This record gives sequence, structure tokens and C-alpha cells, in this order.
Amino acid sequence: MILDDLVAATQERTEYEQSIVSLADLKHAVSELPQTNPNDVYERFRRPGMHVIGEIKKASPSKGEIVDTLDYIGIAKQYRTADVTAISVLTEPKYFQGNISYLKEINQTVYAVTLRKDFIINPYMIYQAKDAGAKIILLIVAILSKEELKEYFDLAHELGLAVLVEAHDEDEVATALSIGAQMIGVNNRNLKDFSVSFANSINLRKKVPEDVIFIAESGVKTIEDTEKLKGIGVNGVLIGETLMKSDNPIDFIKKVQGDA
Ligand SMILES: O=P(O)(O)OC[C@@H](O)[C@@H](O)c1c[nH]c2ccccc12
Repeated sequence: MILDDLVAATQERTEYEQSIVSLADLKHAVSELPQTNPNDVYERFRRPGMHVIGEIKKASPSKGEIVDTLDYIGIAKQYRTADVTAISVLTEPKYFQGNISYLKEINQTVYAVTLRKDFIINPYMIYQAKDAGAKIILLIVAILSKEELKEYFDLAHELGLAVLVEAHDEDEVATALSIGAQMIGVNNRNLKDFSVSFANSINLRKKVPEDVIFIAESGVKTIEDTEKLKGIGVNGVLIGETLMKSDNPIDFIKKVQGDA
């Protein structure tokens, strides 16, 4: 199964990375960074309207290569111009051709709230996210025990990072809520067969209290899609491929936000 491969590859990668920069050194670097407050991020997403998280990714396991070359700075600037609520940057190298250096460089060049999109399975990766300047991390319920999920969620908050907790079904939503998640992302893509169905968001929206931010992830192709999601009360959408392939991502984002 793809998720197992991703976790195994991530484990191997972070072991290697820790042999280059130790956790102690990384913690030290992070301790010198300015403090941030995760509530600032949550508040942004609680503002009325349809929020867009624009994603930057070169490839994915379901689609293969999405773009030939990844002008991540140029794309980040466009997303910024469109006033996205956050920019999601894939940092997983093997299957998504991402890199944590893209995240870091974007944060040094473009004033934006960024999310580290990866398969976070240890504290080291959370410190890395902070070090790279991210304000949000993704935690995927399906790849963590409940104890790990809680531990990493609390660590992120301690470091001033907000958390988008990804859940795929009712049980995972219940787990996310039980650890106190304030922002839940429901993936419309089934990670077993890659099929996309908005039914997942539609069904699960009802299971998430109004005051918990609800983000619909994956498979958004058209304004009709986002209107439909808006109709069921989602607070935001996370869009990758469609924006990466769009000739005019700014215009598309504006339309989703309802500003154009
Ligand atoms: O490109 P799409 O279909 O718009 O999907 C974006 C995003 O939801 C997807 O990349 C994603 C959702 N959850 C993830 C977890 C890990 C990596 C990637 C993802």
C-alpha cells in the first residue's frame, strides 16, 4: 500500500537527515526563532468566506509528474497576489518531488502563511517545519497512533505552529476531535485507489462541530466544485493540481473566494 511505502521512505529519509543535523542542533536553531501563535492562523481561517490553501507540488503518486519544472517562488508569489489564506508546500522528495528547501526559500522571499505538507512521523520533522519558517503542519491520522498524534499536536502548538489534522473517515474525524483539533482536513481522495469523491467531505462535514475549521482537500477542478463544497459549509479548500496546471491561478483563486 502506498501509504506504508511513504511512511517507510520518510523514516529512512529523516534518519539520514538527523545524521547530518542532529535533533539537538535543530532544537537549538529553533529556540532562537521569534515566537509565533497558532491562534493567529486559526483566526485567519475562522474569518467568513471561502478560504483557499494553494498547494505547490511537482508530482504526486496518483498523477506522476504534474509540471516539468517547478517555479516554486513564482507560484508562491502568484498565490500571495491572489491572497490565499495559506500556501501548502510539498516537502516529500520521493513521491512528490518536493524539498524542505523550497519551503524555506518561499518563507524567505514571499510574505505568506505556509504549511509543511509531508508525512510527519516524528518530532524532528516538526522542528524542521518550524526551522523552515512554516506556520502550519499537516498531521495525518491514518499514519499515527492516537498517542503520537496528541504528542505531535501539542509539540506543534508549543512551537507556535497550527495543525491541520487530516482525516478520511468518521473514526478518524472522531480521533482528530478527541485530541482537540481545531482545523480538520478531509481528503476527498481515497488513498487506496486514488478515486476522488466529494461525498467524503459532504458526509463528514456533519460530524465536525461548526467552530472547528473544516477544509476539503483534493480533487477540486472547477468553480462548481468549490460552490458545492461551500454549500455544505466547508471553511476552505486545499487545491493543488488544478492550480499548478492553470494558466491563470490568480483568477481561479479569486473566483473560488467569491471575489471575481
Ligand atoms: O492536487 P489536488 O487533487 O488538488 O490535492 C491537493 C491535496 O489535497 C493533496 O495533495 C493531499 C491531500 N492530503 C495529502 C497528504 C499528503 C500529500 C498530499 C496530500
